Amino acid sequence: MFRLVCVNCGADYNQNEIIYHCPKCGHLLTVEYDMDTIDISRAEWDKRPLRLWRYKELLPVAGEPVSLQEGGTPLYHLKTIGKELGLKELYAKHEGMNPSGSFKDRGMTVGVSMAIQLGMKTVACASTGNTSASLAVYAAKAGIPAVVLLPAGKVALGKVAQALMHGAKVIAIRGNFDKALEMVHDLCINEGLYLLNSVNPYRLEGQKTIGFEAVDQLGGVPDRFVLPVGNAGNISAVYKGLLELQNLGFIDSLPMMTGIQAEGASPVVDAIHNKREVLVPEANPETVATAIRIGAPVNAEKALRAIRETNGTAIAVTDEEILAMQRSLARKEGIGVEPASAASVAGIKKLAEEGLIDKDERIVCVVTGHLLKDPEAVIKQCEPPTEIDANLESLLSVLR
Ligand SMILES: Cc1ncc(COP(=O)(O)O)c(C=O)c1O
Ligand SMILES: N[C@@H](CCOP(=O)(O)O)C(=O)O
Repeated sequence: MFRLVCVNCGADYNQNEIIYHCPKCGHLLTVEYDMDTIDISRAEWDKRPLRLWRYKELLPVAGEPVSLQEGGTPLYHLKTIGKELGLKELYAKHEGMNPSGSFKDRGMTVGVSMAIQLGMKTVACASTGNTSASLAVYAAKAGIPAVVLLPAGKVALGKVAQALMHGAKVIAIRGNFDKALEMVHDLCINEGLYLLNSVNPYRLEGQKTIGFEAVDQLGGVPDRFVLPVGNAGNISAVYKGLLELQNLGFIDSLPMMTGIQAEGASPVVDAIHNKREVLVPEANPETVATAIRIGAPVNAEKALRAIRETNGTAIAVTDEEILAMQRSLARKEGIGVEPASAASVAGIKKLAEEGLIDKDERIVCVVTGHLLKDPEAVIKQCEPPTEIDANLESLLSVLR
């Protein structure tokens, strides 16, 4: 049993209401379960395959979900990078290994399943790329139309390709992501489409399972959980999930939630460092990590709470630091991620080098999307292939 509850005034609403904000005060909603009715043990979960739907008792979907086997992503020990930084227990949870190549699939398997359960006919989102790719995939699986709004010219090629190929109606607006989100929100409210950005409380329910899996894979709670922050839904979701595990008595501590933003789009970092209650939006966000090129994160209230309540922190990294870490992950660990994803590990590098974290901490960095999402960012950083005549002599001459 669960209800929708306002994170600000605590007003509660029936689970079947199609609302994204509290009608009384306008703040975001969250899904609150009656923990006394949750009938599950850790031993029972452990018997099931490591996949998102292993945790179905803490998810809102009643029937058969719209699923492509999301979750169960690898948790890699970053031995080489960890050694360089003096961190023995540095891990990366590779969310790029989900069906569409990003963590958004966790949100969409739940969000699109809820759309069907609630009788919605069309789903929609604004996106810096991954949300649209994932929505297109899950809408295709469900057999319903999807409408996606993108900031024109600012979305990585692989993501646009996915949204187009999976059959979404793709619209590029002359404006940034924040404007696109405002527009799609109005569209959904006025025309009855189902909004599947992270203002949708059900979508975030799926994303909280990143934390569940990491705890299960490590056999305990990490000291620190590090995530790249854009619209700030993911860090909020992971924190919410871990709180639920604590309420159930499955874990007895919480990790320090740590958010990493790009310097050109870092309003959450600004709010943490300047102890602001309300975030000051960045009017013209800019970064090579287009996935987190967001100036007005809609989940800021939830994210600030997650960071503050766990004694976590937030830090900004430069585009150069992001790209350097993307290369390090690829070349020293064999892990291919898109630029925004490398931000989490680049942030930990900075915190370690500046002496701001304890080197004995057990740290999980979420790397959020696959390398192939943004081929242009890769090609720009690498030497082109060496072209030679098709004979052994030419081959040997370039290898010598
Ligand atoms: C690859 C990638 N990493 C990180 C993020 C940031 O996640 P959130 O918006 O939940 O903060 C996004 C999307 O926003 C993304 O697509
Ligand atoms: N990076 C996101 C931005 C939208 O965030 P959302 O979590 O609100 O959908 C994307 O991939 O579009």
